[in-house]
Amino acid sequence: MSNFKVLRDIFNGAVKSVQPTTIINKQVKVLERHLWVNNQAFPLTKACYAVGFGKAVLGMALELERALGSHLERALVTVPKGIFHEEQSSKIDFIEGAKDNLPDKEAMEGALKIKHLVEELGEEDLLIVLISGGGSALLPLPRPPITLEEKCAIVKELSRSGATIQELNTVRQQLSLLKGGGLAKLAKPCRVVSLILSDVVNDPVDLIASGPTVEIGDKSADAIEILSRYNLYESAPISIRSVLNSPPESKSKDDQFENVANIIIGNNRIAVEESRKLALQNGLQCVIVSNKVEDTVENLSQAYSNLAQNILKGNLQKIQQILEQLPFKLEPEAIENVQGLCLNKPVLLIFAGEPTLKVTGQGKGGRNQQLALAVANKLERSNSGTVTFLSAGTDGVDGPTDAAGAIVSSELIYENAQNYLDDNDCYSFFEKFNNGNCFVKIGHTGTNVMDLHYLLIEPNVRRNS
Ligand SMILES: Nc1ncnc2c1ncn2[C@@H]1O[C@H](COP(=O)(O)OP(=O)(O)OP(=O)(O)O)[C@@H](O)[C@H]1O
Ligand SMILES: O=C(O)[C@H](O)CO
Repeated sequence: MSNFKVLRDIFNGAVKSVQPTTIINKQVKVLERHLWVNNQAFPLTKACYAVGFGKAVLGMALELERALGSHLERALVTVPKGIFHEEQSSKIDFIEGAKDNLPDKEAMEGALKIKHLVEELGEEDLLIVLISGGGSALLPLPRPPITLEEKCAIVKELSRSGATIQELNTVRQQLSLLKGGGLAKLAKPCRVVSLILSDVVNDPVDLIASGPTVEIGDKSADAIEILSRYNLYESAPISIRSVLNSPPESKSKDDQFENVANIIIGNNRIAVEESRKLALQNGLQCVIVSNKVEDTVENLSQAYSNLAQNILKGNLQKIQQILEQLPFKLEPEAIENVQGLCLNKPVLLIFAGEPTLKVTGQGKGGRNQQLALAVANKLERSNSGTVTFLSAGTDGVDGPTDAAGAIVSSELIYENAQNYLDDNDCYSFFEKFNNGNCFVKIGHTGTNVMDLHYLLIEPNVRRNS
């Protein structure tokens, strides 16, 4: 299907635009014994060290090494299992861990090594912390007496219960020694500069990778409330409950963060702008509707399919209503821009962000495959035109699968889709469907700026405009 190719090409181009090497190269410079980031200068007086964790830090670290040259003394970064290829560096130690984005022994060993490295640093040293999405799973160091298994199990349960990243990371911060500012505290007295590639809506530095260099204070009451909301507090291991109820010893507010700078160096805005540029080059009309999508997969699939069907019908009033009811912030003038489109010609609507999904079934899948199949299942075949929809994660990994997401069309018939949706088994569905051609599979991309959703609407009956 030619539409599939167009959307896949746009997605691949968008992912390329957020490669960490490009972002670091643009944002980080070394001039006259200073490290420059976004017009802020940090003196390189003595030795410079780097640590990092997340799906994008492999490329970030290699590019940082190129920029720093002999200023870099040593770096230690933890990267997802499966991402590592042939990269060579005499100064950077890469540790692979967190298979399927879950904390494991390897990631914890990496976290311990990072802890030891930063504890050794002195006042004159500069520590650069490379942070990207997926960093939470790659920097696990549970507060004693919590074990890694206990922490991993509760985070997995919370994620499958449909918790938002805000909820998930508020809990993680309280259960971990390095999250929620813990890493920066241990690095004191050295100066700390965190370079952060955002994978959370609105770029909250305290939540991305659970904010290891951001002061967050004591949020144990919030964590208890969140676990209770998902019925996970009462059944939580005693170790977790005792940590959440213990007095916040080192959690007091002080001047420990005065030498810490947290800087966002990129986010999904870059990817949506690139998507738009590529769509225009492909002759499509295009509107970026929102890069702050946060809703359930079910609600979103309903909104997207309604939107597409009403665009095909040219029903402007209904289109406005659907857009106004979306529970997240839209781009300025998104509604006017959609209504200003020529609805007799193909239109691409771009959305980006991170939906949530409560996983109740036993199957295999991810939220992007679930969203794509749910949209397909709701689309009616129509004489007025075709709808094509792509949903995929820019990290190349959707849940515990080897697909980034999926692409669907109103021209195909999705028999039995509801059963697979109910069992959260969309990977199995797409494996059998259309010879597997509806998967978006690109492997680990080495970056991560949340998910992209492309809704392409092509009328085939020309209406009078
Ligand atoms: N069988 C399944 N079907 C659909 N979604 C699933 C299934 N199993 C897990 N998920 C979803 O996968 C998501 C977790 O996947 P993953 O850890 O890759 O998320 P992520 O947000 O990309 O991670 P990060 O933000 O740390 O980069 C959760 O939203 C969870 O609900
Ligand atoms: O690692 C994490 O916590 C998530 O990807 C959000 O940054």
